[in-house]
Amino acid sequence: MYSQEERCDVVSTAKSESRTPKRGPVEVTSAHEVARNPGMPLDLSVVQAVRVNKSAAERRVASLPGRRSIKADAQAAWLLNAVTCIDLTTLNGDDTQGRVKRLCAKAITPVRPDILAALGMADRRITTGAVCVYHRFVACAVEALEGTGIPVAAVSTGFPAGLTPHELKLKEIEASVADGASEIDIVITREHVLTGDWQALYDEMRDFREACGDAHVKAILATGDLKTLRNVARASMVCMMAGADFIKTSTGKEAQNATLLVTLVMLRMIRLYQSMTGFKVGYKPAGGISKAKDILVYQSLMKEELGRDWLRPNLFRIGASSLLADIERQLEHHVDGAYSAVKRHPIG
Ligand SMILES: O=C[C@H](O)COP(=O)(O)O
Repeated sequence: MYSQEERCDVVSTAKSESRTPKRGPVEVTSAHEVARNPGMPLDLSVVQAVRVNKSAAERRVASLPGRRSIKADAQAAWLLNAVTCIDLTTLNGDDTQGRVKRLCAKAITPVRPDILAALGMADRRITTGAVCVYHRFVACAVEALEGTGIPVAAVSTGFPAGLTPHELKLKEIEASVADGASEIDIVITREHVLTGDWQALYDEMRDFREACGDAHVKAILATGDLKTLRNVARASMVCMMAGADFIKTSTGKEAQNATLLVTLVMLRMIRLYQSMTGFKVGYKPAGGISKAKDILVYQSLMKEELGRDWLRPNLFRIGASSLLADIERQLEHHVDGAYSAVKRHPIG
């Protein structure tokens, strides 16, 4: 177990614990089964009071892979759970409708039926959490997934750099919603964070949330661009105050994408925000997560930091293009005791 010092000192704020809870009206959407975070007024005193104890965070994270191992018997269940939380993603310049349709077919049947049967899960409907594409392919994905209940997520607001004009960003969101996207993954303007302009970050996030309407909004922080863990923590808090349904690490295009260190910091901010407002905000690590063993560690961390509620797709998503292939391979190994070639588990 981690020490009390590690538990308390990773993220601190002078004011947060004593704040009166602020609750807004509760919105419940049947598709996502979670009370939406309505946001709250920007409170700069909270944002500026946030500190990150980097060495405590590093110590906590360094000890994770070794001691958080999940027993072999339970691993298959944890891996299947991870499958249900994957935003199965293709975000490439050479994407085509054909690739998106194949990705959607994989999202509907992410694990081979014979493997599921051998795991005693033949009667369970296992799908990925969502399919995530550029706006151009939203309509195609919506059609391919019709009747399955699998949501389509669109990356938006000038993804990945987020430097298109603000009005165009809002129109892009509206166009994706009109095409049927029920989740919008927006990118923030990193400059607002790097210059400490929290009001500007709050305002743009508020506008994005409003443009999304009933579609859930995931705020991509592009943590690899934010320079410090303190910036990651503060940007997380501002985006949640502005009404983000999820906070997400990365576009997958930064030099550094999802890590356990930024995950720990962002999870602590989600916990803090819940203690302030009562609202649960989801978390999405994205980019560079391709190994089944790594996602076991992420899930352990989610459970320890936030509890079991955050292991379900309404509060946990994994942005990944190739993770599913490795998970399916590991599940096959669990069943057969042998590894098959990666090419036997094609994605998209
Ligand atoms: O949001 C999802 C990421 O762009 C996927 O990144 P990845 O290709 O490294 O798995």
